[in-house]
Amino acid sequence: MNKGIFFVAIDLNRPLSEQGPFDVVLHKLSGKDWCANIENFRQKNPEVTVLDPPFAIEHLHNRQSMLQDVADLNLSDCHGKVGVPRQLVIKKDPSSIPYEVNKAGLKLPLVAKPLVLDGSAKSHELFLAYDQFSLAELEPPLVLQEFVNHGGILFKVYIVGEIIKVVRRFSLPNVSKRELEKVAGVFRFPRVSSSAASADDADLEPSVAEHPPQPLLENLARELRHRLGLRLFNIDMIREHGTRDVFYVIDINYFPGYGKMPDYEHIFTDFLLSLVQSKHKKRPAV
Ligand SMILES: Nc1ncnc2c1ncn2[C@@H]1O[C@H](COP(=O)(O)OP(=O)(O)OP(=O)(O)O)[C@@H](O)[C@H]1O
Ligand SMILES: O=P(O)(O)O[C@H]1[C@H](O)[C@@H](O)[C@H](OP(=O)(O)O)[C@@H](OP(=O)(O)O)[C@H]1O
Ligand SMILES: [Mg+2]
Ligand SMILES: [Mg+2]
Repeated sequence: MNKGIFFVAIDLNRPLSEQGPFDVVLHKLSGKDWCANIENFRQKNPEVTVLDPPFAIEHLHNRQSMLQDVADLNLSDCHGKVGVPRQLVIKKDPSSIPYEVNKAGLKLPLVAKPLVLDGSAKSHELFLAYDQFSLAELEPPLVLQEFVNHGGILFKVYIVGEIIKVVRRFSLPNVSKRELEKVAGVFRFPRVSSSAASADDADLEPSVAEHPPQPLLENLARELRHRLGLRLFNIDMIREHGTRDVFYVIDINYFPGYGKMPDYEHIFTDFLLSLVQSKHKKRPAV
């Protein structure tokens, strides 16, 4: 159905203010020049909705700042708990890692993730570390995050404005105590929970497969929308194995591939229309 929306590609070689007119600007770029271009445009065109502000997107380009808002939340109402795994940032010296891990009291195994996300494949190169000494082989800057057993299933929670859609993906299997005692080393692992790893139709144990409670997701999404100042993102969530309602957020992605979200055409176009309609409502009648 034609909803009267026209998508016009932005020409990056020309100032934004010379293009358009636009009702909404959608983007997933970063960098100084682009930020300056967008900021300049926002100031001159306050009536145009820019999704989303570059400084707010920037917050998700660092795996430490990305999870800070979740850590600050206190969502432990009757619908469950949401936290972030304990983690440590290693900025420089890899030889100090075993000592730092010990000092911080982090429990093995650990997931090692590049600190900065720049859209490159390398910033998604992750390692699972079974002992603290092998961690000295890794290249900082890194985040070392406690691995949380979650029955091999991850929930991708897509947010589009006020809409929430959850899909299930296969993830890393649990690591047993026995395996931890037997194995040493750091192992690179591939992108385990990409869209090819959908577990929506898999025959799973209900205690692992059950989606996080809707009221919990609504609270989490509302809080994060406000605190992050973003309207288009997804959250990777896992349920601690053996619990019903203890959840961890392990990753937040800005403007993920919405094509992989069920009903995305309707949800996305309705969202764009609602932005324009709410603007017209706010405008005083003449
Ligand atoms: N703390 C953790 N405990 C258990 N599993 C984890 C943890 N951190 C990451 N994983 C697993 O590793 C995968 C990739 O981690 P993460 O989502 O942080 O990386 P990413 O490169 O940002 O992924 P994306 O492609 O979603 O952007 C997760 O989907 C999950 O399967
Ligand atoms: O482009 P960067 O900033 O690296 O972000 C990626 C996310 O990290 C991934 O989660 C998205 O893939 P999935 O939607 O399959 O999880 C992935 O979706 P895409 O492959 O559709 O672009 C990206 O959004
Ligand atoms: Mg992820
Ligand atoms: Mg990510």
